[in-house]
Amino acid sequence: MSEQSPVPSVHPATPAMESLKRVRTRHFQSAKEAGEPFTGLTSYDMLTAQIFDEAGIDFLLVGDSAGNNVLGYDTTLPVTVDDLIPLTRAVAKAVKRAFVVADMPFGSYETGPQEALHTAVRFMKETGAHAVKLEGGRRSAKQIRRIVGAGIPVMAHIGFTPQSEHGLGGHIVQGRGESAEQILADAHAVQEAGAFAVVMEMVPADVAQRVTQELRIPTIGVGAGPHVDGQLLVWTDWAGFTTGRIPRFVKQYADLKGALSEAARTYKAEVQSGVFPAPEHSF
Ligand SMILES: Nc1nc(=O)c2c([nH]1)NC[C@@H]1CN(c3ccc(C(=O)N[C@@H](CCC(=O)O)C(=O)O)cc3)CN21
Ligand SMILES: CC(C)C(=O)C(=O)O
Ligand SMILES: [Mg+2]
Repeated sequence: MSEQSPVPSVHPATPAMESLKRVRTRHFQSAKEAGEPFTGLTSYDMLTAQIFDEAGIDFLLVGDSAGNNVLGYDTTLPVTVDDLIPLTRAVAKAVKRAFVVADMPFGSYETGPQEALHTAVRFMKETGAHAVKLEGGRRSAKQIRRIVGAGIPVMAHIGFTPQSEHGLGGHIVQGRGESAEQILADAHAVQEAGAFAVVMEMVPADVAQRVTQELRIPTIGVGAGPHVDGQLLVWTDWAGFTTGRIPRFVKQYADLKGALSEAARTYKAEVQSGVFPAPEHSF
């Protein structure tokens, strides 16, 4: 080989995080205070984690949305800690700079603080993640307090919480009208319990704005409009894999489903026609 292939450059994260080798919880706080929106994506494997890390995505969530996107389930409900540990380990191992959050699955924290801490410790011990996330506002405050008390950073998740989709009656926007006060109460509860950040999913933009103004900790929106401190999307939605009902809050930044489908069809056609493998692919 006469020329080396170019090494992809490591892009800086958002300016408040830029000079730092690794994103830490305090950097989310600095980004909020500096008014510099930060960015997160889900990731479930080493390949995407490396790409998103090098592109400067600030944090990667190894979501229980792996249930729908990797494991072949219809919901997140069947996902277990044992399902998520190897995926989280792969993501944590792959990043050089991004902050990695392990999502605690349904059934791994609801019975109380002791179960919650046990699960959080497993993720921290066995994966190399930097923080855990769990769903629920006021109802999860005791769990958050116990995990934070053990020195583990917690990202909270309020508004639409997919693990409760049957209880919530479907994928429905939370906090419309008078129920906005419920979102505010949940947001304050997780902040007081010690969460370092809070995800708000499918919440009206004006409610998310009010939460962002009232809280000291950074807010992260998934379908919560522009007036939050950071944004998060499920990577497979973002990359164009989702077919059928595409949530309104998703923007497809690529058509990887189309690209892979086309590549698979071309490969098959070339094998059938004898174009592949050519002499340069043969010994
Ligand atoms: N962040 C996130 N959470 C999810 O639960 C989720 C995803 N992403 N992406 C993939 C699937 C698909 N999901 C969804 C979620 C919402 C709608 C949806 O169409 N919602 C209505 C809101 C209805 C209302 O007005 O309350 C919409 O118009 O977006 C569709 C699929 C759930 N899943
Ligand atoms: C959508 C985000 C917030 C999530 O919890 C997941 O991907 O599992
Ligand atoms: Mg989740």
